[in-house]
Amino acid sequence: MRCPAAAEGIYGGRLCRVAVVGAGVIGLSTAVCIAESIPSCAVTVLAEHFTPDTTSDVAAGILLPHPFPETPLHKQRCWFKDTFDHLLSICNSTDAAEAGVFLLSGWQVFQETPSTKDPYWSTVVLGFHMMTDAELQRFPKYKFGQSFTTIKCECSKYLLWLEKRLKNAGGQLHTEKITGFEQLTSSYDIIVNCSGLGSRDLADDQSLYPVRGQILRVHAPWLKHFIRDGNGHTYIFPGIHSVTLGGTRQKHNWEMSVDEADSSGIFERCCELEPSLKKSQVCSKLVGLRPTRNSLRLEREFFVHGNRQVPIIHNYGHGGGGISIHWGTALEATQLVKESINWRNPTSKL
Ligand SMILES: Cc1cc2nc3c(=O)[nH]c(=O)nc-3n(C[C@H](O)[C@H](O)[C@H](O)COP(=O)(O)OP(=O)(O)OC[C@H]3O[C@@H](n4cnc5c(N)ncnc54)[C@H](O)[C@@H]3O)c2cc1C
Ligand SMILES: O=C(O)CCC(=O)C(=O)O
Repeated sequence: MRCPAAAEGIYGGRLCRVAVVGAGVIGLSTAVCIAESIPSCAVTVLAEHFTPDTTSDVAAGILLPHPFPETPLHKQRCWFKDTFDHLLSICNSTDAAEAGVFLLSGWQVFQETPSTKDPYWSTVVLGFHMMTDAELQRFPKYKFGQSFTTIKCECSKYLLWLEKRLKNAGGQLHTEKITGFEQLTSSYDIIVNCSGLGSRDLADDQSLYPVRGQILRVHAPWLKHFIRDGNGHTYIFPGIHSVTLGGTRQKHNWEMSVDEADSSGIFERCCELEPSLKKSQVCSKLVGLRPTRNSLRLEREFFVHGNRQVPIIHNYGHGGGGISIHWGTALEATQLVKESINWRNPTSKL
């Protein structure tokens, strides 16, 4: 419930109306972060699709950072650590099962020893160590490996849980396709754009492109450890109801239908890594388009419409690593919302 003091508002004597466009992991986490930390904001999420129909629902949901070549490593580490610590606190709470968040241990193996054996995220995950010869024995084609415990965040549950958390904080959800930001300027004071690949049209961002990913979900309840080839093309991630097998990374490919050649390739490569998978049953095959840029876009601009100047906070372009850094980027977007409120009303001191 919104606290009574919030009803007075700070935005010209009323609540600050915030529209969040997008209901994937980025939109919902950003909406929750704003609604919970700025009680004077009335937050509405507007999206064309909600769970289970977003890219986030297709994700394996493993916390493992993906590279953003144009973003300093200390920033990427900070987003990852904020997200890891946030989800770890959910893992340690009574909400873990409903939120679909749990610890998962396993191995990342490499056919050639990588130049960086000790990546920047090694001190964020738990129990990171180079694999011993005994651990590597079950992967005869691989020379080097890393063993660690990370977190799996299953979006089919997590997004529903975030929606519930948002409603508890007074937020609202609306199904609507936004065709231009001008649609929102008369009803909202601040816009937060978390529309993923939709920003190619909505924010006219031609530097954003799809990287097509296909996965299989199989029934193999005996598997309890993840295995990932360090080249990123083959992975096995056990989950609550199924094991996710991946994957493909096809740049600029917009095809949303399942490709059977991709399915066979994924299955064969995963069976090579984990032969027991030959006895598993495929439950589903899914495709998602990763919203990819050289660096994700997390910044404020002002949208001028008529005599109104409305701050837009962009938070999109998380590529193949959105689940891994979503809470870190939500915190940063929320800080930009606070700065926008202070800009409009310098006495608010948020
Ligand atoms: C196969 C695969 C596996 C993956 N595995 C992992 C993983 O293990 N770990 C990890 O960290 N990441 C993983 N990812 C990446 C992750 O899925 C993405 O980074 C993340 O889902 C991006 O979230 P998002 O909220 O930006 O986008 P989305 O989930 O696509 O959400 C975008 C939202 O915006 C809405 N929208 C778009 N345009 C408009 C519009 N004009 N009007 C209204 N609404 C609009 C959509 O309807 C949707 O609600 C994987 C991706 C794929 C494809
Ligand atoms: O790459 C991984 O290990 C997990 C899956 C993923 O993030 C992806 O396919 O984009």
